[in-house]
This record gives sequence, C-alpha cells and structure tokens, in this order.
Amino acid sequence: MTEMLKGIAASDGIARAKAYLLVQPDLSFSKKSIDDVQAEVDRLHKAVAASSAELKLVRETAAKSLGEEEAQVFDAHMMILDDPEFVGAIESGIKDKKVNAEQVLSDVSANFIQMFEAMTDNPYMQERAADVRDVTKRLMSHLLGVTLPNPSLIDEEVIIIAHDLTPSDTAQLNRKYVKGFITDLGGRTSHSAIMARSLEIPAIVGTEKATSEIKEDQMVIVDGNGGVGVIDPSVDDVKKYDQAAKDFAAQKAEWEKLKNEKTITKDGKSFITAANIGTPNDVPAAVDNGAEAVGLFRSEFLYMDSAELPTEDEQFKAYKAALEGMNGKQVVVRTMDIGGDKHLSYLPLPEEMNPFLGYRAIRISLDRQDIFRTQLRALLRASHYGNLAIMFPMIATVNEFKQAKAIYEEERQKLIDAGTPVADKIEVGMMMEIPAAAVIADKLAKYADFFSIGTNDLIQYSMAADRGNEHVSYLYQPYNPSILRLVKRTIDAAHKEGKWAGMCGEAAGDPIMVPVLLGLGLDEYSMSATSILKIRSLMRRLDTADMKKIADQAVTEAETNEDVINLVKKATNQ
Ligand SMILES: C=C(OP(=O)(O)O)C(=O)O
Ligand SMILES: [Mg+2]
Repeated sequence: MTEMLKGIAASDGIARAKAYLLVQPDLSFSKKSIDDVQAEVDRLHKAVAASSAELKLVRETAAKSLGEEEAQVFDAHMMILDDPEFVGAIESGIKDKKVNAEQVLSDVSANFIQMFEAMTDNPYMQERAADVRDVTKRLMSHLLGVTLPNPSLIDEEVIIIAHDLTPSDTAQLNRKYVKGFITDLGGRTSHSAIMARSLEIPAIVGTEKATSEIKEDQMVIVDGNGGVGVIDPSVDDVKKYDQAAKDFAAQKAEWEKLKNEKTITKDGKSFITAANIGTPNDVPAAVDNGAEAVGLFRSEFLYMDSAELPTEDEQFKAYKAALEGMNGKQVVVRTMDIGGDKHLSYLPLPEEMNPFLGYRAIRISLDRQDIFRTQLRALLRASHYGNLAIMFPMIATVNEFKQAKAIYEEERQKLIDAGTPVADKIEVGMMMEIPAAAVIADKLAKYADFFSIGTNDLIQYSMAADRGNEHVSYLYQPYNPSILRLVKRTIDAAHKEGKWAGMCGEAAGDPIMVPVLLGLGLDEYSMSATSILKIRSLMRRLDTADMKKIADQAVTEAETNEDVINLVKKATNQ
C-alpha cells in the first residue's frame, strides 16, 4: 500500500527507483562455551574464506566503477584477513578458552585496535585501526550469517535508504546508479544533504523513519523539491510525479538559458553568483551551471577522500586543477575545516562532549601548524595558475585571524625567497560563522580582505541548535531577525573598510533569503552549483531599491522568521 514519508527537502529533483537499504545489520552475539573445538575452528575458517571471496568481488567492482584509488582501501582489509597473526590469534583463542569464535574475534580485534590506536606518532599505523574494525564487522557478519550492505556492488538504478550518510559512505556510491537518497537523520545543511546537492541527485533527509518504513527493493519516489518520499506509489502517483519530473526538467531548461549571462538585477546592478565545491571534480558542474566564481572550496574533502594526510604536492595538484578549471575566475579555498561531524581516520581527535564546540577547523590548524603550513604552501604554489583567494574557517577572535595570517605571510615569504612563483595578489579573508566574530565584524574587517558568511554554522551557534539534529530543526531559522542583524552587521562592517562580503552558507541559494540579502547589499552569493541559475533568474526580476526597503523592515520591524517569509513572499510574488 502506498505510504508517504515527510522529510526535509535537501536536494532538488524527482526520481523513482527501487530501494537499496544501506543499514548495518545487528551484529550482537552472546558468549558461549564450546565442546567441539575443531568444529568451531572450521566455522572460523569458513567465515574467513567467505569474507575473502566477498572482499575480492567488492574490490574488483569498486575498481571498475569508482576507480583504482577508492578500491585500494579493500586491499588493506584483505591484508588483515591474510595476516596469520590476526586469524592465528583468533584460532588459538578458540582452542585455549573454548569459547565461541564471535567472542574471541571480538576480543582479538579489540586488542589489535587498541594497539594501533596507541601508535600516536605513526598516523599510518593508527589508521589501520579503522581497517581492523571493518574486517571484524565483515567476519562477524559471516559468523552470524547476516548480510552486510556492499554499496560499491550496486549495478542497477536505486534510491539509497540510510539512517545517515557519511562522506565516506557517499564516496563508495556510483553516481551512475544512485538516483536519490532518503535518510532518517540530518537537516538541510548536514553533510549528507550537501553531498546530495553536489552529486546533483534528489534527496530528502531527517525523515526519522525511512529505514524502518521502507523495505529492500520496494519502489520509491524521492521528491527532493517538496521533501516527500512515496513508498510503493500507485499508478496515479507515478503519473503525477513523472509529470512533475518533466515540469522540473522544463524549468531547468529555461534557467539554462542564463548560463552565460551575468547576474544582474532589474535595475542593472551586478552581483556574483558562485558555486560551493568539495573537490576539483566538482568544477565541471560549477562551470556547467554558469558559476561566476567558486565562493567556497571545502578543502577538507581532500583530506577526507585520502587514506592519510594529503601531501603538499597532492594538494597543489588539486588546487591548481580547480584554478585552471575555473579559467581565471576567482576560487576561494577555505583551509581545512575538520572536526565537528567531519573526521579523519588517520588524525584521531580527542573524544569530546561537544565536538561542534570543540577542537575543530582553525583551532586545529593553529595547533597543528605542520598540517596548516603544508596546506598554505600548496595553496601559495597553486596561486600562480589562476585567481586564488584563501579563507580561514571558524574564526572567533581578532587574534586567531592575525595568527593565521602571520603564518600565511611567513610561508609566502619563504616561497618567494626560494624563487617559487606566487601570485602577486591573493585575498585572505575569513568565514563569518561564529556569532562573537559577527558582533566584532568592524574590528575583523580591518584585517580580513573579505568575509564569507557561513549561515549553516552561524545559525547553529546563534540558536544553540545542532544543524544536523532533526529534533531542533525548527530552530534553523535563516530569516530570523537575530540572524539578519548579524548578517547586516557583517556586510556593513566589510563595506565600511572597502572590503567585500559574500555568503557561502546554504541560505545564499535560498529564494526567500536572496531578496533580503540583495537589500542588505551582499556582494557575492555562493551556493550548490545546481541552485545558481534558479537564483540568477530570480535576481533578474528584483529591484535593489525595493529590496532595500524589504530588508530594512526585516531587520527592524519583523519579530519572527515567519514575519520575514511573509514579507518577502508578498513583495516578490513567490
Ligand atoms: C558554509 C559553511 O561551512 P560548512 O557548511 O562547511 O560548515 C557554513 O557554516 O555555513
Ligand atoms: Mg561552517
């Protein structure tokens, strides 16, 4: 029977395909004593053989569909399975303790993980802990007779149904077959939503119950425009959504016509609409969607896509590729923003009660200057090949900015002294995403060349509401006058010092927010590439003097988020 699922619209578009459940099976077991030791050892070897065969297949498929580099992680898994010390320890454990293989596997694995994690001076070995965890899971599934999902084996069109999707889950998915996502967790600015937008596939997140309501292979429709999932659609539903998909395609074709146009308002004022990217691979989509710049290159994806810290040369190549791909248009690279919900297996961070309030972004960079300086050198070397700007994430104080800028200047001077070509002018700015920084924007504007407002975090920190938590998603209120006042303060402070202000949080691509931002005088709008032409089309219909009046009312008279929505809708006929 048809069932509807309500969620948060996270990525535009409509798709229909079979469900693929990317959920972890229950791997719990109880400890048991055994009499027939040999039978238990045989059971272990059977599970090892089955795991090996499965890994071989997964590796081959991953190499074909995702590339050799992505497939290499599975080599490390196979090596552990082939390691006589690992399997031998389990075998001896069974013989010595006369308990079931599951229990011994769990104990041996815990020892290995602890040993690898303790190697704090060797990040490469520390990373093996994650591999041991993965292999243990696979072996356990075979001992327990349950099936693990192997997303890299997908070879037909599917909609992925998951509790949540991490960037590393997403890296294993083949764009050719994955037509959409539905997740239980997450909000519009969670990273799974951002990934869906960069993959240009429809997605809904925060449904709370997708994984419990949807069964494997069931037909589902994802309506990423309306935030609705339809399970087992009726003939009428299929007709209705196929028509909606066609209408959406027609609308997109209309927007396409603006691809090579500038972003100009009805009264002839020009602005910049730019793209947010995660890797140089996203550049073609940015160009294809008519981006006039890259307003945010989330460089942490280079670190997350790698099995160890990316070297200076690897980073240099990636930045150079992005700069060349944008062909002289500005590319704003944000230095590494790790921490919060973005982890690196090879850079274990301390366990924290509140990771979003903890050791992250510029705080790590200022502490781990080895990592920061490598990144800055790679950026400076790449600057020769295009129009680079650099910004620092999560700046809270003037001193943090000054410290980061001083390190940048040191590395710049060293390269110049060594005769390395470096661009004459590189703007160095900062993300404005911490309320304390927005409050002293006038002070920061003296040092930063530009501000890029990160509403995703600015809203989360202003409202004290986790951006990925669907239970408090009602507090994600971009138009709340409190947020608008911080935004206005930031833009005014930048302009007073002759600097520019942009926005790279998701609100920059939001049709209700954009009229207000135009009225506040925001210069640059950086968003998911797929939103650019929609926003450019909207801006062409708006008059900046009219929007200034709307913005004034929104900042001074409105009391709530809803007041601003109503005000903008009425003024812009949306
Ligand atoms: C753009 C932002 O950064 P991220 O989403 O990567 O935290 C933001 O916080 O608005
Ligand atoms: Mg942020």
